[in-house]
Amino acid sequence: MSRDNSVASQVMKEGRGPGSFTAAPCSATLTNPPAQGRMRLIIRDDKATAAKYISDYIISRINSFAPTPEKPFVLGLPTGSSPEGVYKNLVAAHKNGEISFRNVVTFNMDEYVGIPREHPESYHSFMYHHFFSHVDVDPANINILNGNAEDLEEECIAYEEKIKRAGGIELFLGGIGPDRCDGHIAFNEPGSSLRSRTRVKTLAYDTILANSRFFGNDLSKVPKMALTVGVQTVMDAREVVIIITGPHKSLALQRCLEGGVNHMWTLSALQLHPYALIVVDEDATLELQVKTVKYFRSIELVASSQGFGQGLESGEVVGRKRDSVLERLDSPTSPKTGEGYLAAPEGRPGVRRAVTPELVPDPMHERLPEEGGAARGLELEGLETKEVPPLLAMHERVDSAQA
Ligand SMILES: N[C@@H]1[C@@H](O)[C@H](O)[C@@H](COP(=O)(O)O)O[C@@H]1O
Repeated sequence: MSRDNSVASQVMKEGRGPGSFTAAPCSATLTNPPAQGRMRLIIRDDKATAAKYISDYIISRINSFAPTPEKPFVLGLPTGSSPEGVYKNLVAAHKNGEISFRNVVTFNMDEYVGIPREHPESYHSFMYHHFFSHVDVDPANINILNGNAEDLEEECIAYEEKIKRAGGIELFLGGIGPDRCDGHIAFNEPGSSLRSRTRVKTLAYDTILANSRFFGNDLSKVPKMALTVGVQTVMDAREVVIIITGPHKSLALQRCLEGGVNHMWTLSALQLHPYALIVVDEDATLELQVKTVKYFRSIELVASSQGFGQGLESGEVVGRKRDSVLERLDSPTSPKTGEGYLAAPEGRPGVRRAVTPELVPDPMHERLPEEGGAARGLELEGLETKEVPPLLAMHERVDSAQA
């Protein structure tokens, strides 16, 4: 099926989408795959392809949402080195006419307290420099916490209310900070309540130390406090998309994905979110178990081969009916034609990968030696088999000892 015949293209042609834009490279088509309800992990080769996946995804989400002034798309945004590539791609796509931010309302995650917003290291400056100045977002729709507000607590309360009034955040993009690689989200450092909301936060000494490189290595100039959305503020978003790249973040990814939900790794709260998408590069997977990587890869592979994406990038938004509608990709291949390889559908980021072999290990009893010392054809040479006495209950052991 060619892209032009896709349902996404039809949606565009019928005027249900933003007709003046070209479909985003990974824009989706619709069908009826199952609802989501689990973490998705997307692994790409490097930082650039991970950023590309996310920018394509955001473009697709906004375009299929078809925002209007009455029904804007509410986007949560981070600063940081990892999202820089995402912003670069979004700006380029905007310049190519693939996406408009005119009806997008943004809420940034955090901001330092006490530095002027014009300061080159303020998050205001970062956002205008990397994104806002290059796209058609309405300045009235940009929301960034004011770290110079007279009443900081009031500023935080008002921010939460503004998010609520905007209808809640549709998609919150985030990174995890590089500092100590503790898997924190926004400025919710270890020990932050997983129920926390927008608030004033005293920064950990290590964070201040790490940030000093941006302030001429002069500790006295580094902000000691910040305003930040809370973990719960992020969790309240309809969807959370996180970018994690580089080997230095691999332990944090491992803890957040394979460990339990824990306030020392605040991103781990995402395990409780029904629409969490983490996009990583190969390096960030270094600490993950091989079976975890295989599992998530196989899910992406199978979904693609069946013509389904895994995200919310398409679907009926109005009336919040999206759960029952996901994308059908214009996959040029099917499992039947793939001959051992399932190619990523046209226009969708990805590489050709070998079909993931069986992931589920054989049941334990099948791997245990059978009578006579053979374990599924493997002789346990040189090992003597011993009679193992039957296990006795405690009272039986006491009785036999006394006898
Ligand atoms: N407080 C900021 C976050 O708002 C930001 O999202 C993160 C990004 O870190 P990186 O640049 O490593 O992606 O850094 C810090 O933690």
